[in-house]
Amino acid sequence: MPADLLAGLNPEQLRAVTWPAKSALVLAGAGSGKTRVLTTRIAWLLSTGQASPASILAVTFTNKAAREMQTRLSAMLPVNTRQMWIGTFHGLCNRLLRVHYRDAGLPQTFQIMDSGEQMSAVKRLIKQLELSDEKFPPKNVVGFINSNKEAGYRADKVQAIDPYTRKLAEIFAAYDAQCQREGVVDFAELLLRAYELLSRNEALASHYRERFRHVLVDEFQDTNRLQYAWLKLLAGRDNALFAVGDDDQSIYAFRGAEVGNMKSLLADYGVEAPVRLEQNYRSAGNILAAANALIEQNDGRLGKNLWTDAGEGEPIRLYEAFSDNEEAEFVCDEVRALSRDGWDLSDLAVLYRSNAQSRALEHALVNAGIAYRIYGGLRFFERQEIKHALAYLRLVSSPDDDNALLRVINVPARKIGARSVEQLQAASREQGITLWQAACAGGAGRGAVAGFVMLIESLRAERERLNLAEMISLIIDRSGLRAMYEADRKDGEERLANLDELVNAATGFVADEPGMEVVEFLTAASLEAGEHQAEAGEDALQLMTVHAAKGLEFGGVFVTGLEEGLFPHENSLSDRKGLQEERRLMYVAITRARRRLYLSCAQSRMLHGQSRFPIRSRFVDELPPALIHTLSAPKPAPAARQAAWLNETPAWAKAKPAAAGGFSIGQSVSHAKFGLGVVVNAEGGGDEVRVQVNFAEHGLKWLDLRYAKLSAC
Ligand SMILES: Nc1ncnc2c1ncn2[C@@H]1O[C@H](COP(=O)(O)OP(=O)(O)OP(=O)(O)O)[C@@H](O)[C@H]1O
Ligand SMILES: [Mg+2]
Repeated sequence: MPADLLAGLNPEQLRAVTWPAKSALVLAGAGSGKTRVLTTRIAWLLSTGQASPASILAVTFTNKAAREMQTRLSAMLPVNTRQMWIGTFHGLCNRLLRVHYRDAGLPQTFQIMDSGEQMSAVKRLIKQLELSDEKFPPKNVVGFINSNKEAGYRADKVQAIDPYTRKLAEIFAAYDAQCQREGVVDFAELLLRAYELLSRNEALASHYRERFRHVLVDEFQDTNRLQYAWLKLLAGRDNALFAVGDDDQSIYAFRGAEVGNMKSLLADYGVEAPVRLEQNYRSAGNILAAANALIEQNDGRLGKNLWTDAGEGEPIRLYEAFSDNEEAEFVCDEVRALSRDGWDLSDLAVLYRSNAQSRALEHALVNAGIAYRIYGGLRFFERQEIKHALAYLRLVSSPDDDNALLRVINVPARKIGARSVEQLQAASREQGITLWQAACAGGAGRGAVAGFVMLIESLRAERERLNLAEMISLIIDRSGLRAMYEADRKDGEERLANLDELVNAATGFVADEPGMEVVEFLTAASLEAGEHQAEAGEDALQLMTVHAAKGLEFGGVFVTGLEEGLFPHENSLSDRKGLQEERRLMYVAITRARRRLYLSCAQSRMLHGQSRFPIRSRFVDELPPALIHTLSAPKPAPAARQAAWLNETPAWAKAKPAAAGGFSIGQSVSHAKFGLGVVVNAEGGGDEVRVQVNFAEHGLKWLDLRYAKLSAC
């Protein structure tokens, strides 16, 4: 065994790594080395000869984490990582279904739909069923289907007591039939199919149980019911299920994740007590103290105690900006200063609660000339031009894929109008055939459609002769995509560059199974597209949502937009459980930082086309003030405007001198934190009233009366 494999582990980590070949739960806070323990345990099992590579199945949170684990393992030991099954739940289920596609009732070339494609499939279905999309909003239908699948229910098992739910269950059944006909599976289906495959087929299940003696799971707190059931099928009674997780970082309850799985694991596998790791190796003392103080406000925790011997480090920096743009400029200024001090941009991350927040940040970064990468926005495989090219590739592989056909039947424009498509859809509905079959059956009558059929057939005819990269290249040329983008002066150039990049990606692609290049490439693309986590790349500032930052660490972290209604998110404000999940999200955000942590908020923000005047997030106020250094007071409004506001009665108030939420312009008020002031302006109505108060000590502030504790005096 390589001597240094276990060197440097603390006694608890050592205990977890060298745990006997039975089930265990490692329950520990952020940065305590859970992921490291999991990887080291695999290395230890292999190097001591207790396990062969083929007997290891490890579930990671992202494909990237899986690749990292494989790289680390190969660095630790000379081992063939291909024999191990390391991947995400989706990736592993896909692998299983590819091998046993027949038993799973799928075509060999089944394709995976990402969430955008699933949404269009549902929209199409609702239209086809002639239902109103107001009564059955596609988003809700998708939610209904996915949450049922994630709980392990098919349409016939849905508990439908009321007529509306019964109708939803009917749509669900029709959706599944449509997917089956077209040979496509959505993300939730991957899991459910793989689960059903093993639960129905005892011989197969026992084959895998014989094989995977060690099942290891990272981020176990975010597994849902179905995932845990799948793990249980694989691990059976006798194998070792080794799970690591942190209940305080459970941030996917909204998607059905169940922290309760941790307790179930203890009971189901007779694990006496979890192994606890208490030393944090990631963050400086102040950062850890802030994280601990914050998460203590949640109840129902499994409880843990994290400490570090790293020393206090720097104070946490807090900046309250006047506006979102000014917040973004602040981030740019700091990043520039840090970069001058020798920090790598890639060691800095800017986190936010919602994707929409990146707009102001991006704008400022572009102006400042700071290189950045953004995640959670459109990733490579989600870009329009890539989707178009891949849709053609799908049709080459399986022409019955209706989604793919609809995407490109008239892209580039080839005079196939909505009417022709509707005719195809009607034929498909009436005869129970796919659109492709309908298009082929149409014969010479439909010139443009026949042309499209010939195009796809001509591409299919080249399958044997061309390799994957050549095929994609041919598609781009022959389909007319290249010509279309060459004519596009606006962003054609960038799109063509992306298409070339797609050919490059295909050139380096090696399939597991000969002859399956196209299918495996498409699968890899779908799985990557469904994931929203950062990739290592050039030296660039990392921008991402807090969800996407899970499991990662950076030297310096900016947590932005710390405002009530944004973080915590407005959907969670009135819901205790939701608020606690938001707090865990904040805990995840804080604990990504090693050395430096910035918190920021803005007094006004444009979001979804509306100006908002939020107040500071309660999460900032839940941190011990002694740990925080406030960088500067918010910039007051320009003097002239301020004077005008104070001296003139605003038009709004003149026209409508009535009270706003119980307050009137000119009234003296007091606020718990800001002290005494005078109401100078108001806007909104109903429950959403905001007033602007000129505070004696803190200057002008907009307060939302739903949250601000303001009293008359
Ligand atoms: N014994 C140790 N000695 C030195 N560094 C360690 C030790 N254990 C872990 N680390 C380092 O601490 C950091 C955090 O480890 P790791 O990412 O495994 O924690 P984690 O518990 O998985 O965190 P998270 O909950 O955020 O996923 C990593 O940089 C890791 O290399
Ligand atoms: Mg981890």
